[in-house]
Amino acid sequence: MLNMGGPSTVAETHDFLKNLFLDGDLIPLPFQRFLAPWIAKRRTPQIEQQYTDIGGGSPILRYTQIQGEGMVKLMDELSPETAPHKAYVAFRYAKPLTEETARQMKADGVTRAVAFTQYPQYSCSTTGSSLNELYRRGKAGEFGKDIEWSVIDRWGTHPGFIEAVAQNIEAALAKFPESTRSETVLLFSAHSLPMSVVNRGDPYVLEVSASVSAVMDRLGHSNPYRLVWQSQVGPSAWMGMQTGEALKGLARLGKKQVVLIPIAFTSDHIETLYELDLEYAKEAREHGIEVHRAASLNDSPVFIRALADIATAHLQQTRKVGPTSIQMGLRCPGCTNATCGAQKTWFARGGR
Ligand SMILES: C=CC1=C(C)c2cc3[nH]c(cc4nc(cc5[nH]c(cc1n2)c(C)c5CCC(=O)O)C(CCC(=O)O)=C4C)c(C)c3C=C
Ligand code: FES
Ligand SMILES: [Fe+2]
Repeated sequence: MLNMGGPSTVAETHDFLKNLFLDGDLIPLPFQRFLAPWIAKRRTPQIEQQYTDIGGGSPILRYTQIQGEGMVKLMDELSPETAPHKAYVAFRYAKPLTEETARQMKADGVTRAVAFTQYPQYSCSTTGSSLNELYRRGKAGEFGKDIEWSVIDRWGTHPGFIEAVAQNIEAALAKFPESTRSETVLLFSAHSLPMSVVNRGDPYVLEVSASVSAVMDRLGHSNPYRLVWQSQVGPSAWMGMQTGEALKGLARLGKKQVVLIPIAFTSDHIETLYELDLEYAKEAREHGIEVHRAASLNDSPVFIRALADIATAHLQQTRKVGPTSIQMGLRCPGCTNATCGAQKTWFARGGR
């Protein structure tokens, strides 16, 4: 189960940020090895405060473990012929890091593994970065010599995922009076991307949009909606409109009720708990809007069932169509990162 991870305790914030700023697939910096620790150190106090404000750390490891354990238990029933199944977590920037998971899987003698991204929609800055890291360590033999790999690279329109999101939206909508419920604006919010990434042909914006469309179809287009983008960092141009600005704009247009929906991340993190709940919701209230946030998927049983369905279907499909999806084979038209190409070739051969 691949994801970025987060500091489980406030004290781990610095290492998390350092790993993040060292990732040239996410943030290419000149003199990265020197600049990354410096930026991380400078940014640590502010981000530490945010993790303190949301209860002393990121819950992502705890939720990923719950999701993984629930998933493999269901898979043992759904697919006894491939049992027993075991879930491992490999985070890109926090513990357990890919290298640690590799050691564990090697010690366990794993011979067949699925790299299952926990980002529903594909971006080279998220799933792509995790796959590049896995490729580097896999090629170096850190997982052991005889391991066969396949990849679940995206699942942003899977009906089980869509159902889980839709149910959480319905629960949030139910907090508004029935008489005005249909006037509530559904504001889908995803982590933004720098325009430099969008403009090299990254598929993320399209895939997040596809998730939103699928959710709205499932809801029978019961409400007006928009997709907006949050958490941009630094001075460069990022994908917009920004979530905070959108809330102010909706207030200006006289909207009174909004449901905020995190659509690109499956568990709570500072974006939902801090930005959406503490910053935006408070600001919106000051502008006369009542905001409720759709819960993150976290330990949703509907979502855990979806993960099991996705993984089970994948195990059956790989026998027919091979280790990777057709879509995964195509690099961004503007990609100049040689690792992306080598990584895709390596996984297409089952990690050999
Ligand atoms: C799936 C969503 C995400 C995409 C796409 C994404 C791209 C992206 N992010 C940065 C820079 C930073 N991101 C940071 C934190 C962070 N990012 C995501 C998700 C996506 N990022 C999450 C969920 C989090 C927070 C983790 C948490 O526990 O809440 C940070 C660190 C925080 C900060 O310093 O503000 C940075 C930096 C870039 C450059 C990028 C695309 C290229
Ligand atoms: S950046 Fe998208 S494939 Fe390399
Ligand atoms: Fe980010």
